[in-house]
Amino acid sequence: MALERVTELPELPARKTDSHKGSFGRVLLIAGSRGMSGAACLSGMGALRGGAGLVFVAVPSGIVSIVAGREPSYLNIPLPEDEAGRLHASATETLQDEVTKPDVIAIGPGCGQSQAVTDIVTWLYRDIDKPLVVDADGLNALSTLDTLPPAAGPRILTPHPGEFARLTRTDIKTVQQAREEMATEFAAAHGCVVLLKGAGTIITDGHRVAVNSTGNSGMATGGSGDVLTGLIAALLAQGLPVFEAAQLAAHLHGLAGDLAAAELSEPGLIASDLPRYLPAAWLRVLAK
Ligand SMILES: NC(=O)C1=CN([C@@H]2O[C@H](COP(=O)(O)OP(=O)(O)OC[C@H]3O[C@@H](n4cnc5c(N)ncnc54)[C@H](O)[C@@H]3O)[C@@H](O)[C@H]2O)[C@@H](O)CC1
Ligand SMILES: Nc1ncnc2c1ncn2[C@@H]1O[C@H](COP(=O)(O)OP(=O)(O)O)[C@@H](O)[C@H]1O
Ligand SMILES: [Mg+2]
Repeated sequence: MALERVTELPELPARKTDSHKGSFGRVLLIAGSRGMSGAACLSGMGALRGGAGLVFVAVPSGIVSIVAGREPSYLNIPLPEDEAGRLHASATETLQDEVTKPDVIAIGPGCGQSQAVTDIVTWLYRDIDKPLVVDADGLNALSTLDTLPPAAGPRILTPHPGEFARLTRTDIKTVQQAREEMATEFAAAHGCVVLLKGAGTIITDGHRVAVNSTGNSGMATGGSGDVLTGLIAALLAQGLPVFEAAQLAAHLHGLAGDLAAAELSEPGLIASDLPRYLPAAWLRVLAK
């Protein structure tokens, strides 16, 4: 079947004047570990500035005060942690209840790698029917499996070329030489949306493909992708389907980066600037 090239940006459903926070969805982010609390904070900011009604940030208990102290708008969920400050296997028990509440779940930024993280990611992917965004260590977890489990619901995978090379058991050079073909093939084979990062981010569901035109090398700075994870989740929570949410999020994220770089320079841009410039990016997108 021929691949459809998508160039039009999707629109967010209109915000009704009598809407309330329940109208814009609940996002559950499972992120962070000792030493990587920032990843959870940045994803949370992406989700808040993306317009989600409620953002729950679930992190290992040892870093919950750091995350909560960073941004009062988060709802915080402390999870049991192992000796290294990553999720403990028993976190599944808390999560069994927590995953019933949100509209959308995202997992991975800063989680670190362990058998417990792999088991939790695999369980969410295979058994939970809500839309799920898998990034960073969530992708590393999936890469350790013999094969991707069948998806219980809509899935968006957001690898950078290094993560995609791990998922497809190849190297970064091979990925970069065939970005579109490899992303499309993977998405079609596994029934998911792939957002392959880097200059000219590719978004595909295996039938449609979009190439993002916003963004700059100032965004090649730790934590930029964590913001995108939360932003995608927020757009899903507001009702966009998976391909459209990934496409619009990539556009807004890159536009925030371009607006930030215009004032701060590319070298001077840091990841936490992206949520600060997201409102300006929204204004541009909504004005069209
Ligand atoms: N503040 C924080 O707490 C942060 C935590 N982070 C976490 O750190 C962990 C490790 O993630 P990393 O992504 O740093 O490490 P990885 O080892 O997964 O990937 C980094 C490598 O991937 C390759 N790569 C990435 N983008 C590329 C591109 N566009 N073109 C070619 N090659 C590319 C490069 O070789 C790069 O050195 C994750 O859990 C992540 O979420 C990072 O997100 C950075 C910020
Ligand atoms: N040269 C570039 N041009 C456009 N976008 C870029 C460039 N470098 C990085 N980005 C964007 O920045 C983000 C980096 O994500 P990622 O590698 O996951 O970072 P981190 O894990 O540190 O948060 C991606 O959205 C990527 O597309
Ligand atoms: Mg990343």
